[in-house]
Amino acid sequence: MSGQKITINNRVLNVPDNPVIPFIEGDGIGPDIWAASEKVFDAAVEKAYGGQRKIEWKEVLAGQKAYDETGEWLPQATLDAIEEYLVAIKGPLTTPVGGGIRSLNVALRQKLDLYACVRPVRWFQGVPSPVKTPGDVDMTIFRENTEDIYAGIEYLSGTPEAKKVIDFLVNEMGATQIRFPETSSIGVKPVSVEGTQRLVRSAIEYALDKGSSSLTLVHKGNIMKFTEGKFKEWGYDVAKNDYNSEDYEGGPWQIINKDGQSLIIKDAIADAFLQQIILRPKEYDIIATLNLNGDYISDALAAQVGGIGIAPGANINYETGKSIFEATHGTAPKYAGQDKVNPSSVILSGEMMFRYMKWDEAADLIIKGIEGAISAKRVTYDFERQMEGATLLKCSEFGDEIIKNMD
Ligand SMILES: NC(=O)C1=CN([C@@H]2O[C@H](COP(=O)(O)OP(=O)(O)OC[C@H]3O[C@@H](n4cnc5c(N)ncnc54)[C@H](OP(=O)(O)O)[C@@H]3O)[C@@H](O)[C@H]2O)C=CC1
Ligand SMILES: O=C(O)CCC(=O)C(=O)O
Ligand SMILES: [Mg+2]
Repeated sequence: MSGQKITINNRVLNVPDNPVIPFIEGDGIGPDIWAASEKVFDAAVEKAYGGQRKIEWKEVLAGQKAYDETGEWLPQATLDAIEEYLVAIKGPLTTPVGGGIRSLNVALRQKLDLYACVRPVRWFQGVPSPVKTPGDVDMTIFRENTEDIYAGIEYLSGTPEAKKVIDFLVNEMGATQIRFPETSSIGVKPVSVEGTQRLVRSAIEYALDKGSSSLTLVHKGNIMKFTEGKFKEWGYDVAKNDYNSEDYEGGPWQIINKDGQSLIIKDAIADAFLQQIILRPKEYDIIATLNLNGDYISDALAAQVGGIGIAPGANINYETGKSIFEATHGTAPKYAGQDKVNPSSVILSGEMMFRYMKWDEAADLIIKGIEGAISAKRVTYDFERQMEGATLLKCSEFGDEIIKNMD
């Protein structure tokens, strides 16, 4: 392989002109989307740098394809490759519900300690939306990616493990609130100071870099006081201790003043927040939240700007540089192999990847291509079914349309 490794020094990536980038094709709609996306990425790099730069794609396995070829769902070689090459991109991976293997997507984030799930949500002119002013939605979600109920510490009802945990809670901790102790399954929700603060710090850095006006800590701290409630408190502590913030409007809201810029740090309770983002989206900019809230908020916000067919994301550890870029959506199994779905989420995840690599010229071409394809109303089924006078394109054709519109 002729490509070179991306490295990191003091939080700054060092990107060669021919970086090796591992990719996971994904399950379900993954192969269709990946084929379209890879073509778009290569075209954007070629157009932007005229052959001076080129990505050396390296396939790594996870999910069904890995299991079929190696007998393992998440081979160690895949984790090793991402450790080695730092920046990777993936399609979605299937997780069975109620039993079977635990999420490989979550496992990748936890094993590589990719603590920030960064999901920008913006509207592209012309994309059909169920709300009146989708252009008012311009937010970036920072979802904590390694803790919370997603840590996967769960014990199944009726097992000796569940009984042991319940006995401990009842007999040693004096818990009286387990309504049906004989038949309860039990889940554990770890939320730490370190986990919260590194996530909130990365969200503040991003907000300051982008010139954002506010960062909202979203939590359900009125009910889960020591997990969600502390997330809010520890989040405010980052603003106070690391950025010398001051009380805003009497507190607890804070204001960070840095280099002539002001960033308000506020908070919202999750249920009310979910209505506010529909009623008054202009009031929200950067969102920092725990894992489960972030999962729900991601898809809900995406719906306002056209759905999860156009919802990109990244899983990042800003200290080690390790990162996996991936769509917000899943494997949509009913569409697998039909060359039908919208590849924009993975394509825009690649756009985020290029910005992370400081290949902004290639990223800009992707945006130009997507804007052109949408304004020509030549789109995949998800947009076409809601757009008057649109031409229905396949997944692969939409990718080609994006490339055409880069010129
Ligand atoms: N990071 C990951 O890898 C993720 C994996 N998953 C996994 O994916 C599997 C399926 O999950 P499910 O709940 O069905 O959610 P999905 O996100 O896979 O699909 C739900 C619906 O969203 C729409 N959709 C999804 N992707 C696209 C796309 N590219 N273009 C257009 N529309 C799209 C479709 O809507 P419509 O029916 O209206 O056309 C689809 O039926 C599960 O095993 C889940 O665990 C889920 C989320 C993330
Ligand atoms: O891992 C999964 O299967 C689902 C994860 C998910 O929904 C997400 O990360 O948004
Ligand atoms: Mg999700």
